Amino acid sequence: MARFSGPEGVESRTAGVRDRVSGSPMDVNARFRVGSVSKTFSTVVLLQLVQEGKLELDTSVNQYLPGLLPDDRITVRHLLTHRSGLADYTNAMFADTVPGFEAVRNRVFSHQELVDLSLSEPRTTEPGVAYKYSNANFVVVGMLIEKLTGRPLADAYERRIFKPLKLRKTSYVHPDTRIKGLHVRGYLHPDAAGEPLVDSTEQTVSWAQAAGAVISSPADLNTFTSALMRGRLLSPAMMEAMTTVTPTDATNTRFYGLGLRRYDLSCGVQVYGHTGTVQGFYTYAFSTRDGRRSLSAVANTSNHGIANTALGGTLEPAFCGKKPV
Ligand SMILES: CC1(C)S[C@@H]2[C@H](NC(=O)CCCC[C@H](NC(=O)C[NH3+])C(=O)[O-])C(=O)N2[C@H]1C(=O)[O-]
Repeated sequence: MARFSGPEGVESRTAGVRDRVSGSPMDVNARFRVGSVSKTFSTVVLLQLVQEGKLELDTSVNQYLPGLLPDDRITVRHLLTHRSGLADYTNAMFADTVPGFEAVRNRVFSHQELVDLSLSEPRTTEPGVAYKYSNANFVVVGMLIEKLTGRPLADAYERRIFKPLKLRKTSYVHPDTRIKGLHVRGYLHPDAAGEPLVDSTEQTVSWAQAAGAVISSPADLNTFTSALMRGRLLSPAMMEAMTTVTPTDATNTRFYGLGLRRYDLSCGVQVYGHTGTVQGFYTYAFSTRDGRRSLSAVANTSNHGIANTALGGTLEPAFCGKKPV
């Protein structure tokens, strides 16, 4: 399903079902797991703490979490730009998609356990040298938020983003496995063709936490990315920092800033937001730089290239007015 909000109003599209057993149709008012779109929520909270003088972007993480990381050169900015070199433990964790998921779906990890999983693998780059995406970076961001606020991550999200923006369908309930209220069930594709889909809706998402455990809705994601781009959550200086990007691949159309992706579309429009992949759900949540146009799109499946490609194909029609392929 997809929801587009712009000066001309709101348009939404749905297809298929939100529950394969009941056959209930996809519903644009339903909630779902947003995966790494959570990283942008976490970044907003951390940058608010930077604004409040509680930490500095170019200071060593170990200054705030003494002894956590084996390299004092790793800074807060390195975490937010995926340039820390911390390995992404999910590559090994989910190498075998369904067994990997089943092994962790009800597990509750401590932050330290996840950091230790990352540190058990070689670093992927010298700090600051190259972009190497890693969930571990945002596990540490979650640790920083809890250390500097003295409160659970959920409180920071609620007080600093969900409540001020009235995101009534957005929540962070880790380690509760349920998606409360009207929601979409998610279906994980196994690696082997012909194997049955796995209903992956209920899980703790403890393997991700600040890197991927937020639950939201299409309208709330439109509101969030639009409000962010309109400067309702961060100062102009902090927005400048967040939207200062570097390329993430050779296409020169995909970029990453601070916990934020920028995609440059064929019509010259640049959109900012994040993508998300969590078992059973693919999500795109993007806005134009002025926040006037926003798209949120979700498929209730994952580990399925066709669905992911289809989601990626929503940006051009939404923001460039091109007919879907
Ligand atoms: C960079 C990404 C794509 S991966 C990263 C994070 N999601 C994960 O790390 C989960 C990976 C396993 C998901 C699982 N896949 C497998 O198990 C494959 N063996 C599936 O498809 O459900 C997220 O979300 N990010 C996406 C992002 O930022 O868009």
